[in-house]
Amino acid sequence: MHTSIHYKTLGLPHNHNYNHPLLEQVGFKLARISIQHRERYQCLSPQGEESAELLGNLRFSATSKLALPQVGDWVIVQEFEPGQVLIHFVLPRKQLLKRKASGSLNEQQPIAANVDNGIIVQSCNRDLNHNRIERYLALCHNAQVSPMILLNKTDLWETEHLHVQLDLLKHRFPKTPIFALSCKTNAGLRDFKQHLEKGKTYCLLGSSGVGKSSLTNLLLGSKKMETQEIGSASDRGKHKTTHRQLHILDQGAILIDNPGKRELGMSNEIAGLDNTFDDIQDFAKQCRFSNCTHIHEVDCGVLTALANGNLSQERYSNYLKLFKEVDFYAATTLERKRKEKDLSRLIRVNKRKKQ
Ligand SMILES: Nc1nc2c(ncn2[C@@H]2O[C@H](COP(=O)(O)OP(=O)(O)OP(=O)(O)O)[C@@H](O)[C@H]2O)c(=O)[nH]1
Ligand SMILES: [Zn+2]
Repeated sequence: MHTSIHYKTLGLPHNHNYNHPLLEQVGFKLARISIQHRERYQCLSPQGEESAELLGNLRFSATSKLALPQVGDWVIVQEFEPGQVLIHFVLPRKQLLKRKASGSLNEQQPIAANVDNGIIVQSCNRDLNHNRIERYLALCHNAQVSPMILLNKTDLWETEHLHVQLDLLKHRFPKTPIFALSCKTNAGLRDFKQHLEKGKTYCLLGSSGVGKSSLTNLLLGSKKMETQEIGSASDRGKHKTTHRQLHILDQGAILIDNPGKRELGMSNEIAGLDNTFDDIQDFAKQCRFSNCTHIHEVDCGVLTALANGNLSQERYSNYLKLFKEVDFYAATTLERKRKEKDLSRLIRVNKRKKQ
């Protein structure tokens, strides 16, 4: 149980205007959602962590998922049993980080509410992908959340290579703060921590495997033990959450962990595809354009390999097919139409070539 949580510690802005009439009634209070399961929530208030349920009314009147409480939301709750509260009202959000839901064209999937900064975590391997970072930046900018880029696993690269890559990142994203660290050696960790401000809410973003859980554990510091003990029976002492969680860090910043495979839909699968088709990734290093789609660009390393027989037509088609499926969800309707046109043109051209 947390003993000394104040609203300020939970990130409540001192100039908030949450003056709801319900708050004047006995048994009602403000709380912040820290965990969301399907129908059940956990929330934090000066009374500590309590489990919360949604008032039926609120559930039925919600017109979309976005209207339901999300991790990071401020809500008005009513105490009905020790450690148990009912959520009556979701207070207006400062921001809501969201992405396009995979499998649906226009549906939005919420990520977290009232986030000040998005931490875009990438790792040092050849999947480091500027275009993917750009998508996360767009996601942050759409929600008016300030982004920062965090390059993890710096231990995997030679210093010289790391500096070259960092320079490239700085060149491409001159307005975004960029940090580099290793969760393995802790190099760079202290500097990064110093930039996390007390009372501000940060949300981790990034594909599966870039080290978000490792980072969360390091940042949790003394609280890490607590997490590990709870998890030790089921997952061998490794903190491995499967749901989003809001944590209060030792130095006072608030961190929303964002684990799970599909949190950002396509990006995880792109990482997977990059690994599956690493020969194609190698050819792609010769492409003139860093955002080459390997479909119609001049000086494309992949198309060159295809032309001179180093890459089979079958493997190439398969790559495009899978990539198309993945990218389908990422693209806007317009973008998608353009891509489909490109693809069908490509298929026609290739058919003609074969005849
Ligand atoms: N070499 C090296 N490995 C790391 C570093 N940070 C994390 N890893 C490893 O990378 C793997 C993935 O780390 P996680 O922290 O589980 O990654 P994640 O982003 O939380 O992944 P999901 O939980 O699937 O979203 C683990 O095997 C970690 O031990 C690092 O700085 N250097
Ligand atoms: Zn190419």
